[in-house]
Amino acid sequence: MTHPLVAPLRGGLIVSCQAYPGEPMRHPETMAQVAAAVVDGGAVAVRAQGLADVQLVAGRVQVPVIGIWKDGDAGVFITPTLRHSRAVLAAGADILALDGTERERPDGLTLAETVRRVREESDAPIMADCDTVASAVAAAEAGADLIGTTLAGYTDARPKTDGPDLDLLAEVVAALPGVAVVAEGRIHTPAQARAAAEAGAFAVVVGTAITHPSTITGWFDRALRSS
Ligand SMILES: CC(=O)N[C@H](C=O)[C@@H](O)[C@H](O)[C@H](O)COP(=O)(O)O
Repeated sequence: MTHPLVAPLRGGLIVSCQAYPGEPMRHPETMAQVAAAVVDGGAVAVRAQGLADVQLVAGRVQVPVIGIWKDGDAGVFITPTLRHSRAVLAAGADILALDGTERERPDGLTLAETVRRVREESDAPIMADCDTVASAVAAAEAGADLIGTTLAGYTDARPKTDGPDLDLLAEVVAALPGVAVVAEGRIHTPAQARAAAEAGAFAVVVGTAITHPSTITGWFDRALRSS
């Protein structure tokens, strides 16, 4: 059965509100304002990174907050361990998102063990950020409530497509009937979001194209300069 916090997200837009280390918008208050703005625009949930952001965003918006804690930027870095998972939930995340790949995790636990241990302490839904069909199937078997294509193209398993990896999305949807498969990663236009929904995504996550002005500005700048 779909978790009661997850069911209302069906067909909706989830917006990831993140700024990266050293960037001008890297401040929890800024991200909380961005989160409130995207909820005004229709986001059914927001995704926030880091304990301070998760805490402030969760206090600011009425929609569910998908919390992650990125530790580093290589290997397994999205909520990589049980300790990070516990901290994200303690910070107030409604939904815990974590690395859902089959790579070895820094604390030596498997994804299934991590999910089992989190479940002993929390009823929060869990989103697994996957990179392949195999990792998606394993994450669903481990009991994840949401399966994201978040890490497609960010591990060695698949090439990084220019836009969203709709082929992987369609394969995961076919492999996991009835499971909430979330399209995430490099969705840059409303048409791509629509295509992801039509490929069977339960919900669609957009980050950069809505909440990362430096990147968006670069797109326009390059278009003006290219001959
Ligand atoms: C690979 C990785 O670290 N992905 C992160 C996961 O939280 C974020 O940096 C992305 O912005 C997010 O997944 C949304 O994707 P996009 O910004 O492409 O719409």
